[in-house]
Amino acid sequence: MAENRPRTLFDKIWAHHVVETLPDGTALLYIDRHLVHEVTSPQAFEGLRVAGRPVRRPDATIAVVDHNIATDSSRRTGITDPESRLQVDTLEKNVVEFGVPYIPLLDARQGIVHVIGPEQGLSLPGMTIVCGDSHTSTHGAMGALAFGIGTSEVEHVLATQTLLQKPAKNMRVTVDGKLPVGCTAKDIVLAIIGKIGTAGGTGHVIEFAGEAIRALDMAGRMTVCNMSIEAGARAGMVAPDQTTFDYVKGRPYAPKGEAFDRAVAWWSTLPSDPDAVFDKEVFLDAAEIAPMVSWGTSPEDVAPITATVPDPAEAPNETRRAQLERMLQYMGLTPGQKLTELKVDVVFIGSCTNSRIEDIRVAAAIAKGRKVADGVRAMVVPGSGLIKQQAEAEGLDRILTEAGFEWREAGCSMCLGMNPDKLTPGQRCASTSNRNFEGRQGPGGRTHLVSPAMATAAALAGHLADVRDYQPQGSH
Ligand SMILES: CC(C)[C@H](C(=O)O)[C@@H](O)C(=O)O
Ligand code: SF4
Repeated sequence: MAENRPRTLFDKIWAHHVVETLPDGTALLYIDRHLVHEVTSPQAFEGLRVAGRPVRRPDATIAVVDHNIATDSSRRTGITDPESRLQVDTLEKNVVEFGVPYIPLLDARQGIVHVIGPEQGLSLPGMTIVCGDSHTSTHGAMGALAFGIGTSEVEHVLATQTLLQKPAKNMRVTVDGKLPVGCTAKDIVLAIIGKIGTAGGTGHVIEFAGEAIRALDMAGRMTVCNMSIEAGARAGMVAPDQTTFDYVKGRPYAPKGEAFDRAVAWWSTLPSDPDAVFDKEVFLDAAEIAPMVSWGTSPEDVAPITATVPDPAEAPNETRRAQLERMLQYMGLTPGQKLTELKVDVVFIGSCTNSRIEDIRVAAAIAKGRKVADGVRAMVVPGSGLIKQQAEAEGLDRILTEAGFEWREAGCSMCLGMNPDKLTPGQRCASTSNRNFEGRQGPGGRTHLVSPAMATAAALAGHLADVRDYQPQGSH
């Protein structure tokens, strides 16, 4: 019987949210949580206004500003760029008009939408979570089905709390074994994308499984799920377990008391059945992963830090050769050059991939008692105001500023060129963000995707560096 076939985590959450399935398999899904930011919501609210419709479930919706805001003290005096200012002002008007809960810019809880969802307990296991933003996949780390939607879908969810979706295929990426010293969740996900490519997950929802994924804390799982979108997947997820439940417990919007126990009982039924069948399976041995760095302009163009810049002459075909030549030219690289020889101008530790307290602790542990190299601009941008407070309570800001890092306010910052934090043409940046397309961090900017540990090592060395040469000092 079809009903009794073994099911995946994705199958279970999907089935739980189907309102109606159409003959072609497309389903109307109930959406539990809708996160809203200033970039993709203006036309959606405008659509409601024109149609005279209210927001169906303001209580399931929450809005925050993150992309267009400054991350220095100028955020207190207003946004100067007219386009950025318009987006933020428009959101602030819309949340009032439509009664949507809003976390204002100067509220301590403000931050990157994908950081504050889990932090506030708004993103919970078993939920369907959407946001007009591709990195909504981050929330899949909670054991939720979380994916990005377009502006017209934002309007649909605001109006109906439902969404039309074609079913995705199931893919499992199993990472067994133990991660070597110096490697983190970021290296796992860069290694995965290096292996399967940016189209490797197309049409699939990826469940990340295996010993090395289980061993990750929630921050690490969020880093991995965050970048599943860079592998082409519709979403990424990790089955909820005790690590998840411990993380959720006590968060502001999480269920409390008996309701929490009941929720855990249900969440515990969600992991994929042992004999569930996946449409696609990929296996990695964590022990073979090394600290990774991207050298090209696509997240699949990664290599261990010990590698050299590839030679287009050795490309398997003409198309790839031309592509490599273009990348090397844009990135200012010479074939055969050691990656550790590449001098960096800027180091950016932040973004919804790597701006949580765990990331900042790693950076501070490595930076402690050391100095940022001359001529390098290094910045740490916490993912939320609460993370910033926590880091300050732990004295991490002092360690970092004494080492020469800038200590900033929460926001998307230099992850994308939509606010004052931008690279200038030709600048080379070791960045903990998730995208390295041409111009992503500012026109002409050159991005190397790395972990927070590797970014810190690059800041201290003044060039891309192997974090295994920069282990924390003075630790026992
Ligand atoms: C601005 C927003 C729509 C965009 C996204 O969807 O991901 C941004 O967050 C990004 O990371 O490129
Ligand atoms: S931090 Fe970067 S990837 Fe994340 S939502 Fe902001 S712009 Fe997008």
